[in-house]
Amino acid sequence: MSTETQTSNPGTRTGGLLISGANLALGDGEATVQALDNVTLSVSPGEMVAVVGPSGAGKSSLLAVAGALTTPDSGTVKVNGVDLGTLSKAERAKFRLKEIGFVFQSGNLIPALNAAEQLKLMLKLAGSRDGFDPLELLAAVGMDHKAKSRPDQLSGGERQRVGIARSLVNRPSLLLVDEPTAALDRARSQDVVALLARETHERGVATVMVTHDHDVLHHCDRVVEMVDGRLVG
Ligand SMILES: Nc1ncnc2c1ncn2[C@@H]1O[C@H](COP(=O)(O)OP(=O)(O)OP(=O)(O)O)[C@@H](O)[C@H]1O
Repeated sequence: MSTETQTSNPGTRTGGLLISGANLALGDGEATVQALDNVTLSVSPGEMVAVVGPSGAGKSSLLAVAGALTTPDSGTVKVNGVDLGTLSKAERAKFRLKEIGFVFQSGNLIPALNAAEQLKLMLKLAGSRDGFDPLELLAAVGMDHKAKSRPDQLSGGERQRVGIARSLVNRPSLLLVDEPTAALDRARSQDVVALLARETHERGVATVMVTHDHDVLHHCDRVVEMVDGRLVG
């Protein structure tokens, strides 16, 4: 199942996500924890990889490093061929808005905005001229009939669908997903992760999903496990 494809233009650009030898220590003095210990992970465009592992294993740290939210102490992180370590803080923020989509536990939608406005705001923030049409994308996730509904008028599964549409609206090359089913029942969990897998494959996004939910792993192309900051298998 494992695919370590790293092409598009060999030698120059590598699509998707490529983390090489990343180390990250957190905390001070004796309380220092090696949150990432020599982590190497490659995720191709159109591939969905699940990251599982016990609490404290480093899964959130992996997402933070992949998402240009945290800079590793050593090692490199490339997204769509760009080495994040070469970007200034401002460039990283811009890159994040344009190239990386985030999906959180319960959608993390803005309470005052309706579904269509959530997507429009994201397009505006990223300054994207080539993003998807918000209504078309809401239709793709089965939410066009609720385009005018605010988050408090949506179910948990519906909020998550809007969150997924919002994460994709800028045509990101990397999608980082943190426990998307934590607030959902079993049936809705299956729907949401199946939707993520479909969008990953159809839109050629590289997706990393952290989850504790073993019932949804069959939707993923590959599963990797983290233990004590290391990727094992
Ligand atoms: N700000 C911090 N300062 C010190 N240690 C931290 C900090 N953030 C996380 N850690 C430690 O780093 C390690 C990795 O944490 P991380 O949140 O990445 O794990 P996780 O696998 O996502 O856990 P969970 O499944 O509980 O969310 C843990 O031992 C954690 O206690």
